[in-house]
Amino acid sequence: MEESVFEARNLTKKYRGTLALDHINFSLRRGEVYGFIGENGAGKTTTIRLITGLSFPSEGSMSLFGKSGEKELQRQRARIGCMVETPALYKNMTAEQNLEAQRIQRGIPDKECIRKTLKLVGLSDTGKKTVRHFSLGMRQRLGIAMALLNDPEFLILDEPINGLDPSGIVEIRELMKRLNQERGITLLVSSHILSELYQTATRYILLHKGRVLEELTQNELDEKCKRHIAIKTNDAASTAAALENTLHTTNFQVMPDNTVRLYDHLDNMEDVARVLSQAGLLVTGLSLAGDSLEDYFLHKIGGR
Ligand SMILES: Nc1ncnc2c1ncn2[C@@H]1O[C@H](COP(=O)(O)OP(=O)(O)OP(=O)(O)O)[C@@H](O)[C@H]1O
Repeated sequence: MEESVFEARNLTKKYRGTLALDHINFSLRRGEVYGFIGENGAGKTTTIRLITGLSFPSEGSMSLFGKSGEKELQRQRARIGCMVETPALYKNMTAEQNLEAQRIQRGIPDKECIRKTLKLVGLSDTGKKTVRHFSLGMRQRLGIAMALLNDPEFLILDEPINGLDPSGIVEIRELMKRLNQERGITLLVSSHILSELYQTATRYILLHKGRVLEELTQNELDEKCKRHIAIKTNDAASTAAALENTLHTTNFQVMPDNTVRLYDHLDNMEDVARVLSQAGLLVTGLSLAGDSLEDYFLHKIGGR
């Protein structure tokens, strides 16, 4: 049976005059890496604050590992790790000293967790180097290490790639993959930008103005972004027949709105137009379509 690590049911957060989250519903399945996408102010941080208990919902409810009710939620939060955008680190301390301070503060008993976590995030050999001399990527990895100290099953990273250079981005991506694939940790990773997460996420939740706009898997996203000729005619079934019988292709899809997406003959739009008109169809639209990931996101939120 699939277990959900988190579920939001009509989760709503109102600040004075602002509806930050508007009755959102979604659930996170164990073992997945979720890209939590939304532009500034979409409600990502608000959701994360509710999950981690830093703030409380105005309406609606949530469950963690199948358990709900504030007392039980608080207990389950021990199974979560969370890093917000810029981790609070002591710059004049080493990685190990920072983790030790965090361990004591959180009352985690086994000192051994520090060595293990440093290894996991690839900071074992930083020795006496203080955080002041760390690259931004190393600092982010140390921030993630802090969130990993309690050996969480569910890790939330709020904008972990913000401000990193390309090599820093790769470091964090690799780490996220390792945590998911080797440790089986479920991840919720927030970002403004879909393409940033594309290489790591297995599922996406698109948030816009406090609402869940869309939930989709990596495969569904790929499918939606695939380049194609979008054909609109007066008769989708006859269009499909003409493509099959005359152009000898079955590489197309009839969409729910009766548009036909043709995935080949992309360089031969004229042929396609001719075949359709010879079949007596009234062609009202014929265009090359397909989005980059960013285009897709902007398109979804109506930004173009
Ligand atoms: N403490 C607060 N008081 C009042 N309004 C708030 C507060 N926190 C957030 N908001 C508002 O709630 C909405 C959602 O904000 P939130 O920070 O959750 O968005 P976000 O998706 O995390 O954006 P960003 O990417 O900028 O962090 C915004 O309109 C924001 O101004």
